Amino acid sequence: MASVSLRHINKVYPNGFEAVKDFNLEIEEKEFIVFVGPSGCGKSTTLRMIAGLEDISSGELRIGGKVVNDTEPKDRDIAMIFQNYALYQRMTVYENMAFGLKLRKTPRDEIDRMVREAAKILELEALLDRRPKALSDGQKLRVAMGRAIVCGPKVFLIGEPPSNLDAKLRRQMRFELFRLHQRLGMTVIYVTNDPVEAMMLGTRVVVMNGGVLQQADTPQMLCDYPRNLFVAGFVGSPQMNFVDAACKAAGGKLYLTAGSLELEIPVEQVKKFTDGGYVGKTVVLGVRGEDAGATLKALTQSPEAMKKKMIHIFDKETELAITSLS
Ligand SMILES: Nc1ncnc2c1ncn2[C@@H]1O[C@H](COP(=O)(O)OP(=O)(O)OP(=O)(O)O)[C@@H](O)[C@H]1O
Repeated sequence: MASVSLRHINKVYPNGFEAVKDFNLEIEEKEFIVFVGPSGCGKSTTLRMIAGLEDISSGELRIGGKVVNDTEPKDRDIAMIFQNYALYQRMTVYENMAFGLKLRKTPRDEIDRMVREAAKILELEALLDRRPKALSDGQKLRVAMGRAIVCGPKVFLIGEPPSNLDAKLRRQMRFELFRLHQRLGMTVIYVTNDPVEAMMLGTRVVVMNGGVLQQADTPQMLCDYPRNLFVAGFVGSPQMNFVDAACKAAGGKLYLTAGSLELEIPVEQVKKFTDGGYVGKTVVLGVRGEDAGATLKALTQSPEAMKKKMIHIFDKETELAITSLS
């Protein structure tokens, strides 16, 4: 397995549309990376550039330390598992798994050994004679993984599961992927527009919006220290709600006021606000909860709340977090 490095990657489509802008990310071996963001944010374009299905306009892509910008997809040592898993319907599970090895002219007994070994790992031994239409979606995913594993890829690129999957099947697939990653420890890059799925699966989650990487962090860090308003509003449960607040100084202390609410800024946080020039200005408060007003009221009665990152404060103009550690 291998690391993947994306440095200053840009994608401009022939019509001039900038789909990915100055994307920088270092992916370590064995990470489960999830690209997440709303439709059109550029996550599939990024995945397709890593796969070699889309040209990179500028920047440098490395897989396992080697620059692969101009390397053919088949020579990148990646496995692509996209939407419908592209299993050959007329072939059995065994034949599907053996296909890539046959193309490589691997000796027959070697193929047999490798397919059976992968089938054992993936618990597909009892299904080797079946055809894809007689498999559940979770089993199809495992066959697609098996077909990839036997070819020894460095990185797995996984597109979203078919959107027609019902919620229960989606949960099953998620579990299947999670389990496979736990057992096999491969490097995975997975794409979804579902933030809940992203937070459940990713060892690190890469939040994108408008072609720009907003934040790449562990799910915990994304919740505790969202870098900006977009990330704060996009990930985490319950959802974050926002209210404007005025930052005022009185009696040597700093306060944030929103309507009838008044929140004293803890002493150790004051410098961030004075140095940042926020005194006398409006900032944005973010709290997780159904009703921002009610949640804030409850939290302001506990001065420890801000220290526990339960209230997030953002610059209204730049939308960047003021209380974030980064
Ligand atoms: N061939 C193309 N030419 C021009 N623009 C394109 C092309 N392919 C994609 N785009 C645009 O680039 C942007 C990013 O597309 P991309 O498919 O990467 O988004 P996405 O985040 O994966 O969205 P979704 O979740 O809907 O698949 C979109 O605005 C899309 O319309």
